[in-house]
Amino acid sequence: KEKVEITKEQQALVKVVVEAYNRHQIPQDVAKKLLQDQYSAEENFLLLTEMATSQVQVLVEFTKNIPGFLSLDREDQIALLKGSAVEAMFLRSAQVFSKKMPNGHTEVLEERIRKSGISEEFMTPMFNFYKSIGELHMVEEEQALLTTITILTPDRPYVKDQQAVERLQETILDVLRKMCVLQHPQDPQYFARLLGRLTELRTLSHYHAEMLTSWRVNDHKFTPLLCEIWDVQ
Ligand SMILES: Cc1cc(OCc2c(-c3c(Cl)cncc3Cl)noc2C(C)C)ccc1-c1ccc2c(C(=O)O)cn(C)c2c1
Repeated sequence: KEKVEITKEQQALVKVVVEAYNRHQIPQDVAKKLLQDQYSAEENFLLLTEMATSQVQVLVEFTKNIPGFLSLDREDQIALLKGSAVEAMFLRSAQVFSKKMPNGHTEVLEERIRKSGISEEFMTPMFNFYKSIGELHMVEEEQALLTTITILTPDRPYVKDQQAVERLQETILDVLRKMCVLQHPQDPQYFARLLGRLTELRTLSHYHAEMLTSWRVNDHKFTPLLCEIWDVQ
């Protein structure tokens, strides 16, 4: 049985990533709006759009703190952000659901998502994903590292130097694998299950492209930042 241990530099790497992950959060006044405004489909869509926009800003700031990210080719940095934004946001919103936000927020958020013009066919996979993330009971290190691994996916569209991204991603995968072995000794499959969620995320991001189209068909407007990151209108 090989002795698994996390090296000093791996510990430093995790510390940087987790601190950045916790530092960059949706501002409370945006999150609190969930409870205030009324419940029309339009109002829900506007609120969710505001949260998504705020979440993208949070994501961009977080990504800058990923060790090595800013040394990547500039255009590759943009390609990674555009290619991973939806998946990172599904991961974040799933974690928000599973960490049970302050009393009642989760139900309110679910209610608003269910009544925001998203068709039923996307609702089921989305809430199944939320449930499957919740069942993992990830600690914050695992959440932060899994989000980082999603962002550092080498085969996003238009990434030129995939090897450089792969090297960064492997560094994070290695320390996450060790942490899973140390954190969940009774469940040797835990690391594999975490990575399995990333496959589910890719399916969700395909559904998301269709969600965007159906919103646009119904003349829903997005913010300039979302249009840019999601290549819409
Ligand atoms: C919960 C949600 C939804 C969201 O996007 C909302 C959307 C989505 C969509 C959908 Cl519904 C579900 N998952 C991912 C996508 Cl990206 N697709 O389009 C839209 C908008 C443009 C209508 C963006 C962000 C949050 C979010 C994230 C973090 C927190 C948070 C914390 O960190 O403490 C507290 N609160 C209240 C949060 C809310």
